[in-house]
Amino acid sequence: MSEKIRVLLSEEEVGKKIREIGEQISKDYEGKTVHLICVLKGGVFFTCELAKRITVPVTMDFMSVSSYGDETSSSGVVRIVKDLDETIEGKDVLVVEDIIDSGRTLSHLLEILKQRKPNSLRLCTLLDKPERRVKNVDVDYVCFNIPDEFVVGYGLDYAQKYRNLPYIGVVELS
Ligand SMILES: O=P(O)(O)OC[C@H]1O[C@H](OP(=O)(O)OP(=O)(O)O)[C@H](O)[C@@H]1O
Ligand code: HPA
Ligand SMILES: [Mg+2]
Repeated sequence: MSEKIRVLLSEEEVGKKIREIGEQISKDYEGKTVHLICVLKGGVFFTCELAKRITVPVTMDFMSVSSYGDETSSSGVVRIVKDLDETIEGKDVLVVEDIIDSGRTLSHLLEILKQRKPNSLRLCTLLDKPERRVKNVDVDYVCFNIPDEFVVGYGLDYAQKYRNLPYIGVVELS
């Protein structure tokens, strides 16, 4: 089986929207330092591009999580594969993700982070697939709502490939 990639959001569209969201975040966090938490691996490209568009002081940390349990009865529990290096207590935390799909990863991750007493905790995602939601997640900043299609690029993978595409594409199997 081979796969083709159809462009859903071009590099220009994605870049423009990230600049806009970066401006909005800079306004909302005026006078503060925003502590970005990148959710590895998917969030890495978006986090880097977004960080460059934020004009208030930025600090960054990285976390890696993995879902476990079998596909049909996923409990939504996520295991921390790599934890943050620094405490988030008292910080203005902005979690940065590539996509919210079922919502399982982020609903669980946000619960974990809340317990660590940040001053504020918000979520920014490049893509949101609201049709697929199983767990409710409050998302503060969304670049694009997309239909229920499997997407790659800008950090998103298909079998670990295509993360490096500079645009968002839909995988078409043939
Ligand atoms: O809303 P959900 O249904 O939980 O899906 C979204 C999560 O799934 C993907 O990560 P994945 O666990 O595949 O790991 P990766 O980021 O390393 O690719 C994506 O990057 C999100 O983190
Ligand atoms: O559409 C997607 N593409 C890649 N990874 C994902 N993880 C959840 N949804 C997706
Ligand atoms: Mg991920």
